[in-house]
Amino acid sequence: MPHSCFSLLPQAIRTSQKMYRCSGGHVVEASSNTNPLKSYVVRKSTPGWLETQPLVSEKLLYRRLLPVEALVTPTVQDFSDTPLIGDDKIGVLLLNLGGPETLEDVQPFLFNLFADPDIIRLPRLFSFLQKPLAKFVSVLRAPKSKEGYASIGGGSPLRRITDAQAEELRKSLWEKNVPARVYVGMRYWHPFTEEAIEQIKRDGITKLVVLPLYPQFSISTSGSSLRLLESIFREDEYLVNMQHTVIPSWYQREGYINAMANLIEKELQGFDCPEKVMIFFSAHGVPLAYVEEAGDPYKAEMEECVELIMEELEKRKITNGYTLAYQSRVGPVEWLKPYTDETIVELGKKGVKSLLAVPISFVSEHIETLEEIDVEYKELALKSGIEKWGRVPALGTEPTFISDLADAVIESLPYVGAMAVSNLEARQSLVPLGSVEELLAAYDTQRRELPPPVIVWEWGWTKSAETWNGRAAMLAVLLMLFLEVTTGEGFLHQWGILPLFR
Ligand SMILES: C=CC1=C(C)c2cc3[nH]c(cc4nc(cc5[nH]c(cc1n2)c(C)c5CCC(=O)O)C(CCC(=O)O)=C4C)c(C)c3C=C
Ligand SMILES: [Fe+2]
Repeated sequence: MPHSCFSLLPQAIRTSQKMYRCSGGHVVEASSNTNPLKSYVVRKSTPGWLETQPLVSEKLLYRRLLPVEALVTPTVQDFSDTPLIGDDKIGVLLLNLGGPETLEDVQPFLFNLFADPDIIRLPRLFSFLQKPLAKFVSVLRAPKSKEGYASIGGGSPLRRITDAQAEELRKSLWEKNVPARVYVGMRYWHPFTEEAIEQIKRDGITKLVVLPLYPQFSISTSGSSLRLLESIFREDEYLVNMQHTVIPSWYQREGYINAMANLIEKELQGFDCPEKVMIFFSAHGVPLAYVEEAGDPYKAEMEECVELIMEELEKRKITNGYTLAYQSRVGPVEWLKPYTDETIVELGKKGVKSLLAVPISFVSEHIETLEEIDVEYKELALKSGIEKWGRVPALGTEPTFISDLADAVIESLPYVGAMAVSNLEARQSLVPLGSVEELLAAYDTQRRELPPPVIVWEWGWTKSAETWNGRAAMLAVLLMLFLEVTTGEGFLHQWGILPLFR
Protein backbone atom coordinates (compact mmCIF):
# COMPACT_ATOMS: atom_id res chain seq x y z
CA MET A 1 0.00 0.00 0.00
CA PRO A 2 1.83 3.14 -1.07
CA HIS A 3 1.60 5.73 1.67
CA SER A 4 1.46 8.45 -0.98
CA CYS A 5 -2.03 7.28 -1.78
CA PHE A 6 -3.27 9.13 1.28
CA SER A 7 -1.98 12.42 0.05
CA LEU A 8 -4.96 12.36 -2.28
CA LEU A 9 -7.32 12.77 0.64
CA PRO A 10 -9.49 15.83 0.21
CA GLN A 11 -9.36 18.17 3.14
CA ALA A 12 -13.03 17.75 3.84
CA ILE A 13 -12.61 14.06 4.50
CA ARG A 14 -11.34 13.82 8.03
CA THR A 15 -10.19 10.89 10.09
CA SER A 16 -13.58 10.43 11.63
CA GLN A 17 -15.20 10.01 8.27
CA LYS A 18 -13.29 6.87 7.50
CA MET A 19 -13.50 7.07 3.76
CA TYR A 20 -10.25 7.31 1.91
CA ARG A 21 -9.71 8.13 -1.71
CA CYS A 22 -6.95 6.08 -3.23
CA SER A 23 -5.53 5.51 -6.63
CA GLY A 24 -5.96 1.81 -7.03
CA GLY A 25 -6.91 -1.60 -5.78
CA HIS A 26 -5.06 -1.68 -2.51
CA VAL A 27 -6.23 -2.92 0.81
CA VAL A 28 -4.94 -1.46 4.01
CA GLU A 29 -5.58 -1.77 7.69
CA ALA A 30 -5.46 1.35 9.79
CA SER A 31 -5.46 1.32 13.50
CA SER A 32 -5.57 3.72 16.38
CA ASN A 33 -4.15 2.66 19.72
CA THR A 34 -6.37 4.94 21.71
CA ASN A 35 -9.82 4.04 20.47
CA PRO A 36 -10.77 0.62 19.18
CA LEU A 37 -13.78 2.15 17.48
CA LYS A 38 -11.36 4.10 15.37
CA SER A 39 -9.80 1.01 13.88
CA TYR A 40 -10.65 0.23 10.30
CA VAL A 41 -9.83 -2.21 7.68
CA VAL A 42 -10.05 -1.17 4.11
CA ARG A 43 -11.56 -4.26 2.61
CA LYS A 44 -12.66 -3.39 -0.85
CA SER A 45 -11.34 -0.97 -3.34
CA THR A 46 -13.36 0.48 -6.14
CA PRO A 47 -11.85 2.63 -8.86
CA GLY A 48 -10.44 5.59 -7.05
CA TRP A 49 -11.86 4.71 -3.67
CA LEU A 50 -11.14 2.49 -0.76
CA GLU A 51 -14.02 1.49 1.37
CA THR A 52 -13.28 0.92 5.02
CA GLN A 53 -14.76 -1.54 7.44
CA PRO A 54 -14.17 -2.07 11.16
CA LEU A 55 -11.15 -4.10 12.17
CA VAL A 56 -13.29 -7.08 13.01
CA SER A 57 -13.25 -8.34 9.44
CA GLU A 58 -11.85 -11.81 9.00
CA LYS A 59 -11.36 -11.41 5.30
CA LEU A 60 -8.20 -9.42 5.46
CA LEU A 61 -6.36 -9.45 2.19
CA TYR A 62 -3.49 -7.33 3.22
CA ARG A 63 -2.33 -5.95 6.52
CA ARG A 64 -0.48 -2.77 7.13
CA LEU A 65 -0.79 -0.95 10.41
CA LEU A 66 -0.87 2.81 10.38
CA PRO A 67 -2.18 5.20 12.97
CA VAL A 68 -5.45 6.58 11.66
CA GLU A 69 -4.13 10.09 12.15
CA ALA A 70 -1.38 9.37 9.63
CA LEU A 71 -4.00 8.83 6.97
CA VAL A 72 -5.05 12.42 6.90
CA THR A 73 -3.05 14.60 4.66
CA PRO A 74 -4.63 17.98 4.14
CA THR A 75 -4.36 18.25 0.40
CA VAL A 76 -7.00 20.40 -1.21
CA GLN A 77 -8.60 18.68 -4.15
CA ASP A 78 -12.08 18.91 -5.56
CA PHE A 79 -13.84 15.57 -5.77
CA SER A 80 -17.31 16.99 -5.54
CA ASP A 81 -18.66 15.34 -8.66
CA THR A 82 -17.18 11.93 -7.92
CA PRO A 83 -19.38 9.27 -6.31
CA LEU A 84 -17.87 8.38 -2.96
CA ILE A 85 -18.30 4.66 -2.82
CA GLY A 86 -18.03 3.20 -6.27
CA ASP A 87 -21.36 1.95 -7.55
CA ASP A 88 -23.04 1.82 -4.17
CA LYS A 89 -26.16 3.86 -3.70
CA ILE A 90 -26.27 5.23 -0.19
CA GLY A 91 -29.54 5.92 1.57
CA VAL A 92 -30.29 7.43 4.96
CA LEU A 93 -33.59 6.58 6.59
CA LEU A 94 -34.74 9.09 9.19
CA LEU A 95 -37.20 7.56 11.64
CA ASN A 96 -39.68 9.72 13.46
CA LEU A 97 -43.00 9.48 15.25
CA GLY A 98 -45.27 11.28 12.80
CA GLY A 99 -48.22 13.46 13.64
CA PRO A 100 -51.73 14.16 12.37
CA GLU A 101 -51.78 16.74 9.61
CA THR A 102 -55.47 17.59 9.98
CA LEU A 103 -57.99 17.27 12.80
CA GLU A 104 -59.62 14.33 10.95
CA ASP A 105 -56.29 12.52 11.17
CA VAL A 106 -56.15 12.76 14.96
CA GLN A 107 -58.20 9.71 15.93
CA PRO A 108 -56.68 7.33 13.33
CA PHE A 109 -53.21 8.62 14.29
CA LEU A 110 -53.98 7.89 17.95
CA PHE A 111 -55.26 4.46 16.95
CA ASN A 112 -51.91 3.67 15.31
CA LEU A 113 -50.07 4.90 18.40
CA PHE A 114 -52.13 2.89 20.89
CA ALA A 115 -52.10 -0.21 18.66
CA ASP A 116 -48.31 -0.33 19.14
CA PRO A 117 -47.33 -2.93 21.77
CA ASP A 118 -44.37 -0.72 22.67
CA ILE A 119 -46.87 1.92 23.83
CA ILE A 120 -49.53 -0.33 25.37
CA ARG A 121 -48.34 -3.84 26.01
CA LEU A 122 -51.03 -6.31 26.97
CA PRO A 123 -50.33 -9.70 28.53
CA ARG A 124 -49.64 -12.19 25.72
CA LEU A 125 -52.90 -13.98 26.43
CA PHE A 126 -54.85 -10.84 25.66
CA SER A 127 -52.80 -9.52 22.77
CA PHE A 128 -55.76 -10.18 20.45
CA LEU A 129 -57.45 -7.25 22.22
CA GLN A 130 -54.73 -4.77 21.21
CA LYS A 131 -56.61 -3.33 18.26
CA PRO A 132 -60.06 -3.12 19.88
CA LEU A 133 -58.45 -1.46 22.85
CA ALA A 134 -56.53 0.95 20.63
CA LYS A 135 -59.79 1.87 18.91
CA PHE A 136 -61.48 2.44 22.22
CA VAL A 137 -58.70 4.52 23.76
CA SER A 138 -58.15 6.56 20.60
CA VAL A 139 -61.84 7.45 20.44
CA LEU A 140 -61.75 8.55 24.09
CA ARG A 141 -58.52 10.51 23.74
CA ALA A 142 -59.29 12.17 20.40
CA PRO A 143 -61.34 15.17 21.65
CA LYS A 144 -58.60 16.28 24.06
CA SER A 145 -55.88 15.74 21.44
CA LYS A 146 -57.90 17.55 18.78
CA GLU A 147 -58.20 20.57 21.05
CA GLY A 148 -54.42 20.64 21.35
CA TYR A 149 -53.82 20.26 17.61
CA ALA A 150 -56.50 22.87 16.84
CA SER A 151 -54.66 25.34 19.06
CA ILE A 152 -51.41 24.91 17.10
CA GLY A 153 -52.98 25.48 13.69
CA GLY A 154 -55.04 22.34 13.09
CA GLY A 155 -52.30 19.73 12.78
CA SER A 156 -48.79 18.64 13.68
CA PRO A 157 -45.83 20.43 12.05
CA LEU A 158 -43.76 17.27 12.36
CA ARG A 159 -43.90 16.14 8.73
CA ARG A 160 -42.95 19.55 7.36
CA ILE A 161 -40.05 19.94 9.78
CA THR A 162 -38.78 16.38 9.32
CA ASP A 163 -38.89 16.80 5.52
CA ALA A 164 -36.87 20.01 5.88
CA GLN A 165 -34.35 18.21 8.11
CA ALA A 166 -34.06 15.44 5.52
CA GLU A 167 -33.37 17.93 2.75
CA GLU A 168 -30.75 19.83 4.79
CA LEU A 169 -29.10 16.56 5.77
CA ARG A 170 -28.97 15.51 2.12
CA LYS A 171 -27.30 18.80 1.18
CA SER A 172 -24.83 18.52 4.03
CA LEU A 173 -23.90 14.97 3.02
CA TRP A 174 -23.32 16.04 -0.57
CA GLU A 175 -21.16 18.91 0.63
CA LYS A 176 -19.11 16.33 2.52
CA ASN A 177 -18.74 14.25 -0.63
CA VAL A 178 -21.32 11.65 0.30
CA PRO A 179 -24.01 11.67 -2.37
CA ALA A 180 -26.79 10.02 -0.40
CA ARG A 181 -30.56 10.06 -0.67
CA VAL A 182 -32.45 10.80 2.53
CA TYR A 183 -35.83 9.24 3.32
CA VAL A 184 -38.37 9.88 6.08
CA GLY A 185 -40.22 6.98 7.71
CA MET A 186 -42.82 7.82 10.36
CA ARG A 187 -44.06 5.32 12.92
CA TYR A 188 -47.69 6.38 13.30
CA TRP A 189 -48.56 8.65 10.36
CA HIS A 190 -47.62 9.52 6.79
CA PRO A 191 -45.14 8.98 5.30
CA PHE A 192 -45.18 5.61 7.05
CA THR A 193 -41.95 3.64 7.42
CA GLU A 194 -43.37 1.08 4.99
CA GLU A 195 -43.79 3.80 2.33
CA ALA A 196 -40.20 4.98 2.82
CA ILE A 197 -38.93 1.41 2.49
CA GLU A 198 -40.83 0.93 -0.77
CA GLN A 199 -39.16 4.07 -2.14
CA ILE A 200 -35.75 2.88 -0.95
CA LYS A 201 -36.27 -0.35 -2.88
CA ARG A 202 -37.50 1.47 -6.00
CA ASP A 203 -34.39 3.67 -5.89
CA GLY A 204 -32.14 0.61 -5.69
CA ILE A 205 -30.35 1.74 -2.53
CA THR A 206 -27.56 -0.68 -1.67
CA LYS A 207 -26.32 0.77 1.63
CA LEU A 208 -28.68 2.14 4.20
CA VAL A 209 -27.99 4.09 7.39
CA VAL A 210 -30.95 4.09 9.76
CA LEU A 211 -31.08 7.19 11.94
CA PRO A 212 -33.92 7.64 14.46
CA LEU A 213 -34.50 11.35 15.05
CA TYR A 214 -34.61 10.86 18.81
CA PRO A 215 -31.34 11.84 20.49
CA GLN A 216 -31.96 9.45 23.41
CA PHE A 217 -33.09 5.85 23.03
CA SER A 218 -36.41 4.72 24.47
CA ILE A 219 -38.27 1.47 23.99
CA SER A 220 -41.34 3.59 23.22
CA THR A 221 -39.73 5.65 20.43
CA SER A 222 -36.56 4.49 18.61
CA GLY A 223 -37.12 0.98 19.99
CA SER A 224 -40.60 0.79 18.53
CA SER A 225 -39.51 2.13 15.13
CA LEU A 226 -36.55 -0.25 14.96
CA ARG A 227 -38.67 -3.21 15.96
CA LEU A 228 -41.07 -2.41 13.13
CA LEU A 229 -38.22 -1.95 10.68
CA GLU A 230 -36.71 -5.24 11.66
CA SER A 231 -39.96 -7.06 10.99
CA ILE A 232 -40.18 -5.39 7.56
CA PHE A 233 -36.57 -6.36 6.76
CA ARG A 234 -37.03 -9.96 7.84
CA GLU A 235 -39.88 -10.55 5.43
CA ASP A 236 -38.25 -9.00 2.39
CA GLU A 237 -35.52 -10.64 0.40
CA TYR A 238 -34.15 -7.38 -1.02
CA LEU A 239 -33.92 -5.86 2.43
CA VAL A 240 -32.52 -8.94 4.13
CA ASN A 241 -29.57 -8.72 1.79
CA MET A 242 -29.18 -4.96 1.87
CA GLN A 243 -26.21 -3.64 3.75
CA HIS A 244 -27.35 -1.43 6.56
CA THR A 245 -26.49 -0.05 9.93
CA VAL A 246 -28.38 1.67 12.73
CA ILE A 247 -27.46 4.63 14.93
CA PRO A 248 -29.66 3.95 17.96
CA SER A 249 -28.91 7.13 19.92
CA TRP A 250 -26.63 10.09 19.49
CA TYR A 251 -27.28 12.45 22.44
CA GLN A 252 -23.60 12.37 23.41
CA ARG A 253 -22.30 13.69 20.07
CA GLU A 254 -20.24 16.83 20.34
CA GLY A 255 -22.04 18.60 17.50
CA TYR A 256 -25.47 17.98 19.01
CA ILE A 257 -24.30 19.09 22.49
CA ASN A 258 -22.72 22.22 21.01
CA ALA A 259 -25.83 23.03 19.01
CA MET A 260 -27.98 22.74 22.15
CA ALA A 261 -25.52 24.85 24.15
CA ASN A 262 -25.54 27.50 21.38
CA LEU A 263 -29.33 27.74 21.51
CA ILE A 264 -29.36 28.00 25.31
CA GLU A 265 -26.59 30.62 25.35
CA LYS A 266 -28.44 32.70 22.77
CA GLU A 267 -31.77 32.52 24.60
CA LEU A 268 -30.15 33.43 27.95
CA GLN A 269 -28.94 36.67 26.42
CA GLY A 270 -32.57 37.73 26.02
CA PHE A 271 -32.97 37.98 29.83
CA ASP A 272 -32.07 41.13 31.82
CA CYS A 273 -29.94 39.14 34.28
CA PRO A 274 -28.90 36.00 32.32
CA GLU A 275 -26.89 34.54 35.22
CA LYS A 276 -29.97 34.40 37.47
CA VAL A 277 -32.06 32.34 35.05
CA MET A 278 -32.94 28.75 36.00
CA ILE A 279 -32.28 26.47 33.01
CA PHE A 280 -35.21 24.09 32.98
CA PHE A 281 -34.76 20.96 30.84
CA SER A 282 -38.12 19.42 30.06
CA ALA A 283 -38.05 15.93 28.53
CA HIS A 284 -40.96 13.85 27.31
CA GLY A 285 -41.72 11.31 30.03
CA VAL A 286 -42.23 7.55 29.85
CA PRO A 287 -44.02 5.37 32.39
CA LEU A 288 -41.65 4.56 35.26
CA ALA A 289 -42.01 0.83 34.60
CA TYR A 290 -40.27 1.23 31.23
CA VAL A 291 -37.14 2.24 33.09
CA GLU A 292 -37.49 0.26 36.30
CA GLU A 293 -39.00 -2.96 34.99
CA ALA A 294 -38.07 -3.14 31.31
CA GLY A 295 -34.65 -1.46 31.65
CA ASP A 296 -35.26 1.38 29.20
CA PRO A 297 -32.00 3.42 29.12
CA TYR A 298 -33.99 6.58 28.40
CA LYS A 299 -33.68 8.18 31.87
CA ALA A 300 -29.94 7.46 32.16
CA GLU A 301 -29.29 8.80 28.65
CA MET A 302 -31.39 11.89 29.36
CA GLU A 303 -29.52 12.66 32.58
CA GLU A 304 -26.16 12.17 30.88
CA CYS A 305 -27.25 14.39 28.01
CA VAL A 306 -28.19 17.21 30.39
CA GLU A 307 -24.86 16.85 32.20
CA LEU A 308 -22.97 17.08 28.89
CA ILE A 309 -24.83 20.22 27.86
CA MET A 310 -24.20 21.83 31.25
CA GLU A 311 -20.50 20.89 31.05
CA GLU A 312 -20.31 22.56 27.65
CA LEU A 313 -22.02 25.67 29.03
CA GLU A 314 -19.61 25.70 31.96
CA LYS A 315 -16.71 25.77 29.49
CA ARG A 316 -18.32 28.96 28.20
CA LYS A 317 -18.47 30.34 31.77
CA ILE A 318 -22.21 29.83 32.01
CA THR A 319 -22.85 28.34 35.43
CA ASN A 320 -26.58 28.84 35.93
CA GLY A 321 -28.71 26.61 38.13
CA TYR A 322 -30.50 23.90 36.18
CA THR A 323 -33.05 21.18 36.62
CA LEU A 324 -34.50 18.27 34.61
CA ALA A 325 -38.17 17.27 34.73
CA TYR A 326 -40.49 15.09 32.61
CA GLN A 327 -43.62 16.24 30.81
CA SER A 328 -46.56 14.91 28.77
CA ARG A 329 -47.68 12.04 30.97
CA VAL A 330 -50.85 10.27 29.92
CA GLY A 331 -53.11 8.26 32.25
CA PRO A 332 -52.88 7.39 35.92
CA VAL A 333 -49.75 5.20 36.21
CA GLU A 334 -46.55 6.64 37.60
CA TRP A 335 -44.28 8.23 34.99
CA LEU A 336 -40.68 9.39 35.30
CA LYS A 337 -40.35 12.05 37.97
CA PRO A 338 -40.05 14.86 38.78
CA TYR A 339 -43.01 15.98 36.71
CA THR A 340 -42.60 19.23 34.82
CA ASP A 341 -45.79 20.87 36.17
CA GLU A 342 -45.03 20.03 39.82
CA THR A 343 -41.44 21.20 39.45
CA ILE A 344 -42.49 24.55 37.99
CA VAL A 345 -44.79 25.15 40.98
CA GLU A 346 -42.00 24.18 43.40
CA LEU A 347 -39.49 26.48 41.71
CA GLY A 348 -41.99 29.32 41.96
CA LYS A 349 -42.39 28.61 45.69
CA LYS A 350 -38.62 28.62 46.13
CA GLY A 351 -38.49 32.14 44.71
CA VAL A 352 -37.16 31.44 41.20
CA LYS A 353 -38.11 34.49 39.13
CA SER A 354 -36.63 33.72 35.69
CA LEU A 355 -36.90 30.42 33.91
CA LEU A 356 -35.66 29.19 30.53
CA ALA A 357 -37.47 26.04 29.32
CA VAL A 358 -35.34 23.70 27.17
CA PRO A 359 -37.20 20.90 25.34
CA ILE A 360 -34.66 18.10 25.33
CA SER A 361 -36.09 14.82 24.02
CA PHE A 362 -37.08 15.87 20.56
CA VAL A 363 -35.47 17.84 17.73
CA SER A 364 -38.58 19.37 16.11
CA GLU A 365 -41.28 21.67 17.32
CA HIS A 366 -44.44 19.66 17.96
CA ILE A 367 -47.61 19.74 20.01
CA GLU A 368 -45.75 19.27 23.27
CA THR A 369 -43.48 22.27 22.72
CA LEU A 370 -45.96 24.56 20.98
CA GLU A 371 -48.94 23.87 23.21
CA GLU A 372 -47.86 22.14 26.42
CA ILE A 373 -44.69 24.18 27.08
CA ASP A 374 -45.50 27.47 25.36
CA VAL A 375 -49.06 27.74 26.64
CA GLU A 376 -49.80 25.43 29.60
CA TYR A 377 -46.45 25.48 31.40
CA LYS A 378 -45.86 29.16 30.73
CA GLU A 379 -49.25 30.00 32.25
CA LEU A 380 -48.51 27.74 35.23
CA ALA A 381 -45.09 29.35 35.71
CA LEU A 382 -46.50 32.88 35.68
CA LYS A 383 -49.19 31.84 38.15
CA SER A 384 -46.54 30.25 40.38
CA GLY A 385 -44.59 33.47 40.82
CA ILE A 386 -42.09 33.13 37.97
CA GLU A 387 -41.92 36.53 36.30
CA LYS A 388 -39.69 36.03 33.29
CA TRP A 389 -40.23 33.07 30.98
CA GLY A 390 -38.23 32.00 27.97
CA ARG A 391 -38.08 28.90 25.80
CA VAL A 392 -35.28 27.49 23.69
CA PRO A 393 -36.50 26.52 20.20
CA ALA A 394 -36.20 22.93 19.04
CA LEU A 395 -33.15 22.31 16.85
CA GLY A 396 -35.05 21.88 13.57
CA THR A 397 -32.58 22.57 10.75
CA GLU A 398 -29.98 24.38 12.86
CA PRO A 399 -26.78 24.08 10.74
CA THR A 400 -24.37 22.79 13.45
CA PHE A 401 -26.88 20.10 14.31
CA ILE A 402 -27.54 19.05 10.72
CA SER A 403 -23.83 18.98 9.96
CA ASP A 404 -23.31 16.76 13.01
CA LEU A 405 -26.05 14.37 11.86
CA ALA A 406 -24.27 14.19 8.50
CA ASP A 407 -21.01 13.37 10.31
CA ALA A 408 -22.81 10.68 12.31
CA VAL A 409 -24.03 9.12 9.06
CA ILE A 410 -20.58 9.28 7.47
CA GLU A 411 -18.93 7.84 10.56
CA SER A 412 -21.37 4.94 10.52
CA LEU A 413 -20.74 4.02 6.88
CA PRO A 414 -17.74 1.79 7.57
CA TYR A 415 -20.04 -0.32 9.75
CA VAL A 416 -22.56 -0.83 7.01
CA GLY A 417 -22.77 -4.49 6.22
CA ALA A 418 -20.17 -5.39 8.80
CA MET A 419 -22.44 -5.69 11.76
CA ALA A 420 -23.07 -9.38 11.49
CA VAL A 421 -19.69 -9.71 13.10
CA SER A 422 -19.98 -9.72 16.83
CA ASN A 423 -17.95 -6.74 17.87
CA LEU A 424 -19.02 -5.54 21.27
CA GLU A 425 -17.33 -2.17 21.06
CA ALA A 426 -19.01 -1.39 17.78
CA ARG A 427 -22.34 -2.58 19.09
CA GLN A 428 -22.38 0.00 21.80
CA SER A 429 -22.99 2.69 19.29
CA LEU A 430 -24.13 1.04 16.08
CA VAL A 431 -26.52 -1.80 15.95
CA PRO A 432 -27.19 -4.04 12.99
CA LEU A 433 -30.83 -4.21 12.23
CA GLY A 434 -30.74 -7.95 12.61
CA SER A 435 -29.77 -7.37 16.20
CA VAL A 436 -32.51 -5.00 17.20
CA GLU A 437 -34.03 -7.83 19.19
CA GLU A 438 -30.69 -8.18 20.96
CA LEU A 439 -30.49 -4.46 21.60
CA LEU A 440 -33.99 -4.38 22.96
CA ALA A 441 -33.42 -7.55 24.94
CA ALA A 442 -30.63 -5.78 26.75
CA TYR A 443 -33.10 -3.19 27.92
CA ASP A 444 -36.45 -4.85 27.60
CA THR A 445 -35.40 -8.09 29.17
CA GLN A 446 -38.28 -10.48 28.75
CA ARG A 447 -40.57 -8.18 26.84
CA ARG A 448 -42.83 -8.29 29.84
CA GLU A 449 -46.15 -6.61 30.09
CA LEU A 450 -45.71 -2.90 30.72
CA PRO A 451 -48.17 -1.00 32.84
CA PRO A 452 -50.32 0.71 30.28
CA PRO A 453 -49.95 4.47 30.28
CA VAL A 454 -53.36 5.23 28.94
CA ILE A 455 -56.57 6.68 30.18
CA VAL A 456 -58.66 3.49 30.48
CA TRP A 457 -56.59 2.38 33.38
CA GLU A 458 -57.96 5.21 35.45
CA TRP A 459 -60.80 2.84 36.00
CA GLY A 460 -58.79 0.46 38.08
CA TRP A 461 -56.07 -1.43 36.24
CA THR A 462 -53.24 -0.21 38.35
CA LYS A 463 -50.14 -1.83 39.77
CA SER A 464 -52.09 -2.86 42.84
CA ALA A 465 -54.78 -4.63 40.81
CA GLU A 466 -52.51 -7.35 39.62
CA THR A 467 -54.47 -10.55 39.91
CA TRP A 468 -55.43 -12.37 36.77
CA ASN A 469 -59.05 -12.35 37.81
CA GLY A 470 -59.00 -8.60 38.11
CA ARG A 471 -57.41 -8.24 34.72
CA ALA A 472 -59.86 -10.59 33.08
CA ALA A 473 -62.72 -8.62 34.59
CA MET A 474 -61.21 -5.38 33.35
CA LEU A 475 -60.87 -6.79 29.86
CA ALA A 476 -64.47 -7.91 29.88
CA VAL A 477 -65.49 -4.37 30.81
CA LEU A 478 -63.24 -2.93 28.14
CA LEU A 479 -64.68 -5.28 25.56
CA MET A 480 -68.19 -4.20 26.49
CA LEU A 481 -67.15 -0.57 26.26
CA PHE A 482 -65.49 -1.20 22.94
CA LEU A 483 -68.62 -2.82 21.54
CA GLU A 484 -70.58 0.11 22.84
CA VAL A 485 -68.32 2.63 21.11
CA THR A 486 -68.25 0.74 17.82
CA THR A 487 -71.96 -0.24 17.69
CA GLY A 488 -73.33 2.92 19.31
CA GLU A 489 -75.56 0.85 21.59
CA GLY A 490 -75.37 -0.19 25.26
CA PHE A 491 -75.88 1.00 28.80
CA LEU A 492 -73.64 4.06 28.57
CA HIS A 493 -75.56 5.30 25.56
CA GLN A 494 -78.83 4.57 27.31
CA TRP A 495 -77.64 6.64 30.28
CA GLY A 496 -76.44 9.36 27.89
CA ILE A 497 -72.84 9.14 29.11
CA LEU A 498 -70.85 7.95 26.13
CA PRO A 499 -71.78 10.58 23.52
CA LEU A 500 -70.00 13.06 25.81
CA PHE A 501 -66.70 11.58 24.67
CA ARG A 502 -67.49 11.96 21.02
C1 LIG B 1 -38.94 11.25 23.09
C2 LIG B 1 -40.12 11.57 22.74
C3 LIG B 1 -41.34 10.81 23.08
C4 LIG B 1 -41.54 9.77 24.00
C5 LIG B 1 -40.55 9.11 24.92
C6 LIG B 1 -42.92 9.41 23.92
C7 LIG B 1 -43.55 8.42 24.68
C8 LIG B 1 -44.93 8.28 24.78
N1 LIG B 1 -45.92 9.05 24.19
C9 LIG B 1 -47.17 8.60 24.55
C10 LIG B 1 -48.42 9.12 24.16
C11 LIG B 1 -48.63 10.09 23.17
N2 LIG B 1 -47.66 10.69 22.41
C12 LIG B 1 -48.26 11.56 21.52
C13 LIG B 1 -47.63 12.33 20.58
C14 LIG B 1 -46.26 12.49 20.48
N3 LIG B 1 -45.28 11.95 21.31
C15 LIG B 1 -44.04 12.37 20.90
C16 LIG B 1 -42.81 12.06 21.47
C17 LIG B 1 -42.59 11.07 22.45
N4 LIG B 1 -43.50 10.21 22.97
C18 LIG B 1 -44.26 13.20 19.76
C19 LIG B 1 -43.16 13.87 18.98
C20 LIG B 1 -45.62 13.24 19.47
C21 LIG B 1 -46.28 13.89 18.27
C22 LIG B 1 -46.55 15.31 18.53
C23 LIG B 1 -47.13 15.99 17.34
O1 LIG B 1 -46.83 17.19 17.16
O2 LIG B 1 -47.91 15.41 16.59
C24 LIG B 1 -49.67 11.50 21.69
C25 LIG B 1 -50.68 12.28 20.85
C26 LIG B 1 -50.82 13.69 21.31
C27 LIG B 1 -51.63 13.75 22.55
O3 LIG B 1 -52.77 13.32 22.54
O4 LIG B 1 -51.06 14.17 23.57
C28 LIG B 1 -49.92 10.59 22.71
C29 LIG B 1 -51.25 10.17 23.26
C30 LIG B 1 -46.96 7.50 25.40
C31 LIG B 1 -48.07 6.72 26.03
C32 LIG B 1 -45.59 7.29 25.54
C33 LIG B 1 -44.82 6.28 26.30
C34 LIG B 1 -45.21 5.09 26.55
FE1 LIG C 1 -45.60 10.74 22.97
